[in-house]
Amino acid sequence: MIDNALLRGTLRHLGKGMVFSAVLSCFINLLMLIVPLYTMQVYDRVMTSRSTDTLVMLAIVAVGGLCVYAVLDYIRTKVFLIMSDMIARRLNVPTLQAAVIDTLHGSQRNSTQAIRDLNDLRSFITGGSITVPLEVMWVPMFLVVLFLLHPIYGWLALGAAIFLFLMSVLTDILTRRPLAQANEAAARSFSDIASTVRNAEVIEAMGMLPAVAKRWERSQYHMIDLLNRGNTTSKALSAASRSIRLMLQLAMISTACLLVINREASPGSAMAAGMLIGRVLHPFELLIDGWRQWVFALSALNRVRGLLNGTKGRRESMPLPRPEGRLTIDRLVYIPPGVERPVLKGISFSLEPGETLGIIGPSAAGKSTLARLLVGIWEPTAGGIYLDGHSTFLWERESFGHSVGYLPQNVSLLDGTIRDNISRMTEASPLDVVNAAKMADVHEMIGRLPFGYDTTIGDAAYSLSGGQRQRIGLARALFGNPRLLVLDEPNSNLDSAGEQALLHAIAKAKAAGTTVVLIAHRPSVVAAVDKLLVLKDGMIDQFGARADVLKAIAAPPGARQVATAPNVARLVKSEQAIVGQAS
Ligand SMILES: Nc1ncnc2c1ncn2[C@@H]1O[C@H](COP(=O)(O)OP(=O)(O)OP(=O)(O)O)[C@@H](O)[C@H]1O
Repeated sequence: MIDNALLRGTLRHLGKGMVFSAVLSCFINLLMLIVPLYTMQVYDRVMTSRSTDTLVMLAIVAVGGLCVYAVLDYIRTKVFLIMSDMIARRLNVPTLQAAVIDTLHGSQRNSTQAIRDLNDLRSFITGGSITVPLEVMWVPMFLVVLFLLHPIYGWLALGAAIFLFLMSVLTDILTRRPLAQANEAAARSFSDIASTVRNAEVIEAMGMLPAVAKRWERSQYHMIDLLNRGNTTSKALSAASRSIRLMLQLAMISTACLLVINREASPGSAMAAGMLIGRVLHPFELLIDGWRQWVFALSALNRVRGLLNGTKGRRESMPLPRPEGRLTIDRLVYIPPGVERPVLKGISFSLEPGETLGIIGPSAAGKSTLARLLVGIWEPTAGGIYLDGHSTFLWERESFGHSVGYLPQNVSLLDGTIRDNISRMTEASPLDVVNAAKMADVHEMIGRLPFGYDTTIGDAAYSLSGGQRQRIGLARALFGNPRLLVLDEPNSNLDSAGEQALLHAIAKAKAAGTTVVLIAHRPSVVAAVDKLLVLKDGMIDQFGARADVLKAIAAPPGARQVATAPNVARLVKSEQAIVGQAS
């Protein structure tokens, strides 16, 4: 599990922060007694004794206490800022990594939502609602003071507090479900927008916008409906509780007045009681208002936790030295998660450093799946892929990336400049970037772009053609002279000049000792390879020297025999046995 310990550690620190804030809140609430007690002393003591010295002394003590109050309140705010900062520092990168891995594993979960959830959590911690339970916790202290002033004050305040607490419980029961559902619906709605924007061209070209907008509008209405249902209930109960609180305060003042008339309490204590009941009831009023934020924050935390706990990121942490490029595929089986039928059914072959292999085969034969497994994106279900004897899946990613180049079928360049993309978003030396560009034969093409290597590419920036993107992707794959180069249909968008450049690049990589695996539909580029592998329905149909395989393919089915290939029939038999074991 990815960073499970890190998440646990962060939650532990947040818990400690909450405990520290609770202790601070205790002193802050104690200091809040200053004003009511000061008022009581002024009315009952200073006014009767007419002593200005006592008044000055009381004022000095009260002002001193209020200064301490300000300092403690500031420290508590600072603790919340530190907690919010800790979430960003400790969880942002692991959450992004988990979101990427989760997406690689084809999860249905909306991974990017977790990043937004982290920001929401940070806003919650620095907002006011987080302190509400801490305020509620110290309410008994004010109740004790009220009981000491007069038991009737105490009982009245206790009854009022219980009544408002029950109202907040009722609010929770009535709003938790619709608000949580609204939150989930809002997350889905954001993901719909992201997908719509990503596919803007297709939507516009085929006039899909009204239909897409209608679908989105429906989900939006559903979300607003749920939100309104939760909010209406919570706002109605909140308004009711506010006016009930004011009525209870009036009841307290009237009771105090009666006690003063009957000489059972002093006027000063009556004033203090009026203030203290406000302190007792105020947190409960906030509790109703803050419930929504708590519900949202907890569901955001649960989503982040679900993503971090549910994402497998099993890799080694020790960087490995640069390999020579010896590639061994040993009885490789791959069954995608949640699927029963294997896509690759026991593939075995090996390549020596500097050898070039072309993989051909019909659509859905498993070529791209094999490419992804070769570069360690997915984990083999059984068997393994080894580069210089070490599993490409387990290999620590950064050191693996330094030795491997990969050009996927969908090139996917990142937002940034051409230089950023070729250098794989590192601060690489210009010489290395230019070398990779020259090797891919794109140096001159880049020179003709508006800002050369500084041209920004990405969604809102300079739009490259499909062929240009593919060739920049090739330069990125060639950056750093990789020991293993995996190219998945690198010529799908290339014209004949582009294909020639690709053949030169492969020849240069081979001359530099790079092991090259090239997946192709068009036979033109496999002319550059030493060996050919024909993949059919997830199994090796032919493997051997290029000329032999091409001859075997051309021969009638019954006469097929590749001299240099392993005995295919025996291999397929053993592969099928492995598939049986794996499934
Ligand atoms: N994550 C996955 N979950 C389920 N099925 C998958 C997954 N990945 C691949 N497949 C299935 O595996 C088969 C092989 O897919 P793959 O993309 O490897 O084929 P291919 O040989 O590269 O095809 P093409 O030449 O059309 O690109 C397909 O039937 C595909 O649906």
